[in-house]
Amino acid sequence: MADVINLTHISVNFDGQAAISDLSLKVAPHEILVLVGESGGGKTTILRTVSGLVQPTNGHITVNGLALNATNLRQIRLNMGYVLQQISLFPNMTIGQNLTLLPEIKHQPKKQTQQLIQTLMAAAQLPLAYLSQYPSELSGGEQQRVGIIRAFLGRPALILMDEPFSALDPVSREQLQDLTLAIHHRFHTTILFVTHDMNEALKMGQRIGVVKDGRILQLGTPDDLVRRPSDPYVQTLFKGSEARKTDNIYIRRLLLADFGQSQPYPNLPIVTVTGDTPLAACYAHLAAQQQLAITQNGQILGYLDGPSVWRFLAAKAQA
Ligand SMILES: Nc1ncnc2c1ncn2[C@@H]1O[C@H](COP(=O)(O)OP(=O)(O)OP(=O)(O)O)[C@@H](O)[C@H]1O
Repeated sequence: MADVINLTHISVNFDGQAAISDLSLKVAPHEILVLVGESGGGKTTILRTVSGLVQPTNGHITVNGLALNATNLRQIRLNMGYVLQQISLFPNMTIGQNLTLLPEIKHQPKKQTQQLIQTLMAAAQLPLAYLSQYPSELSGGEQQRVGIIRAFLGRPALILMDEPFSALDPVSREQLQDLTLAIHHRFHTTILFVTHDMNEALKMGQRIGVVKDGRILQLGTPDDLVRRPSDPYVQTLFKGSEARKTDNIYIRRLLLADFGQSQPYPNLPIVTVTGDTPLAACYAHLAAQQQLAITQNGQILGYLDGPSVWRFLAAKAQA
């Protein structure tokens, strides 16, 4: 299948200063690719270039196989969802009107849209009574949930998310991350996600690109970045060398440190391993999007998925 985003040798200058320098990046169908890095590195500019808001000085962009240019821009944008840090619901429309706007423009069948709204509102733990209320009547976290539902509801090929949860408290943030992953699991919509938070990157990204000074220093799986950093900056961000020392610890220690959970993760294939299996022996399963059921004397002690292990490695390295 063709790449959803293909940036080829993109450069962007602002007032003669390079914000993006000769950057190439491909985002494959169905994947969640996270761009992570410090402020000012160029993450938002990459996103704005993909959405056509910023014109590259050099280079070529295709989105869903179409060259990004003035002729194709409307068609490309109709097939793109956005979730930004600042909540962007229309204040003078009800939640229901906000949600149905794009599906109506795209002539999606009404009945199907209503069914999807009900399913997604339930997944987001939002009462259906909210559909007739206005955004100002909901909390910030609730409005952002609606923003996520709205982005998926138009069934776009691509969703751009720019620091979508940065303004929220840690609990809401975690809930919205889980909601996004759950809806992604259902629709497999390609997502390009920007954050400056390493833990968020490790949780959300199937691949992660580390952005600094307008370049991608390393692009790889969470496992690659934590355990095989190719650059000192990446190593500092993810403290990979420290993490390597933890490879031999027994997997059940992660459960004792509360990184797993007592119930299986929904929709991930389960591989059973004993509690005294070294962490290093589990990476291949986790990288293949399997979850581990940890057993001792034939009893299941708990479950671990890839993101919980990457979080453990990052936390251990920073301790
Ligand atoms: N419209 C603009 N005009 C001039 N300079 C800009 C503009 N947009 C971005 N820049 C500059 O480009 C560089 C990259 O900015 P960008 O916002 O893409 O970084 P970022 O990694 O997303 O940072 P943050 O996490 O703070 O949003 C910065 O030096 C910024 O000042």
